[in-house]
Amino acid sequence: MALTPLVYWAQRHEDIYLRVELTDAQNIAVCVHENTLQFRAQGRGAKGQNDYEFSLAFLLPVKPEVSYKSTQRQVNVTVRKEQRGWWERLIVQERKPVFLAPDFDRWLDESDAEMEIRQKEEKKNRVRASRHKEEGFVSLKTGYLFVYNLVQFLGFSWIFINMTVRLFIFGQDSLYDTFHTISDVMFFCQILATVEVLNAAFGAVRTGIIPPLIQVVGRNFILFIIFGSLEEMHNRPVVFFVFYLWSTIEIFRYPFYMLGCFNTEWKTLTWLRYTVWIPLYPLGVLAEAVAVIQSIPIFDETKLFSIPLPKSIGSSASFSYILHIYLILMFLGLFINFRHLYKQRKRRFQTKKRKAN
Ligand SMILES: CCCCCCCCCCCCC[C@@H](O)CC(=O)SCCNC(=O)CCNC(=O)[C@H](O)C(C)(C)COP(=O)(O)OP(=O)(O)OC[C@H]1O[C@@H](n2cnc3c(N)ncnc32)[C@H](O)[C@@H]1OP(=O)(O)O
Repeated sequence: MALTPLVYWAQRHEDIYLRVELTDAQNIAVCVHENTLQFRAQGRGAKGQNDYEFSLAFLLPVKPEVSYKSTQRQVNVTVRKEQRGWWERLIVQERKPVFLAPDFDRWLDESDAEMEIRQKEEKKNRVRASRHKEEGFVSLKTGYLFVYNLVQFLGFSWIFINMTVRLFIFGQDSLYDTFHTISDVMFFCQILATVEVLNAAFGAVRTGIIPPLIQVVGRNFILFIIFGSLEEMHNRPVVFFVFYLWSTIEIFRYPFYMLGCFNTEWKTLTWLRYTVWIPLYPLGVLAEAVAVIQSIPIFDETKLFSIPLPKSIGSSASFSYILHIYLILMFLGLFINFRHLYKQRKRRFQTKKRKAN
């Protein structure tokens, strides 16, 4: 004959919770029929291993669907009230059956339950508000990055197209006046590029700060110190090669970032962004090194930026000493960024391959 397990109950405005004291319950059958809950299971209760069962005729209508979860120690049953509200007792019968008792672990009186609902709602509202704020911030960041990348893309495209067209029209002659025709836009783009260091520093993009710092400091050194401050360098063909190599990568890199802002990609563009640098980077550093070497006699002659020294040592040290050190730093910078870009390339293509599998 089936025994009756101990049953503990608690309520909320919308639910009834029952905790049936049965360990390792098996063959559980729970249903609500004509507003009465029928429970049957095998398990270890107060009177040992046995068949256990009980039924409860609820005080007010409940929904026929019941959910339950069996743990090693008990069976938790949840019944939904047909109408939201607080019941003065659980069952129709006024006298409480002996197997039924309040579940003090979950027990709340009506006002506490209301408070719980209010707290839950407040938490939900807080989560919703912070999500809205986050979404607002994300879209602001995306908009800012998109505009930044667009401006750089337009700038470098103008440089690249202008130089290419001039090369076709004027041939070799175009190599000698690159600085005069291009430098203003290049100054603008390269000053703006310092933003990339800030983006990395403030976490606007997922990358380290060192690679963009090397890139921005390296290029601006060449642009402002070597080319900008020495008129003698303005008509040298090396300006053409440096500017052309810089802008070639950027016409792929910036549109790649622009698509990335909308979580989109165009496979060919991704491939170009993570491949074209392989020949361009060493060539770029080589062209920059040629520019530095060509500038050394000019700095020596003009004494521009020479470092004043105490009279006992000599009158001044030529800036070319700094340039010799810079030449070494350049190859160190090349090594760091080449390795960084190689890792980025591997990460990108490996992830893609894994995703495709
Ligand atoms: C400490 C100071 C020392 C100074 C020493 C000076 C030494 C000088 C050495 C000089 C060497 C420089 C030579 C150089 O000037 C020569 C040339 O440029 S030659 C031409 C060829 N050049 C190139 O190919 C390099 C081009 N540049 C770059 O690739 C980047 O500038 C670089 C910083 C090198 C690498 O970029 P990054 O680390 O950002 O890698 P990723 O592009 O893969 O981006 C990583 C993730 O961030 C997202 N991201 C990055 N930027 C943006 C952006 N603007 N908008 C949106 N998203 C961005 C990107 O999408 C990646 O995200 P995810 O991984 O999720 O896709």
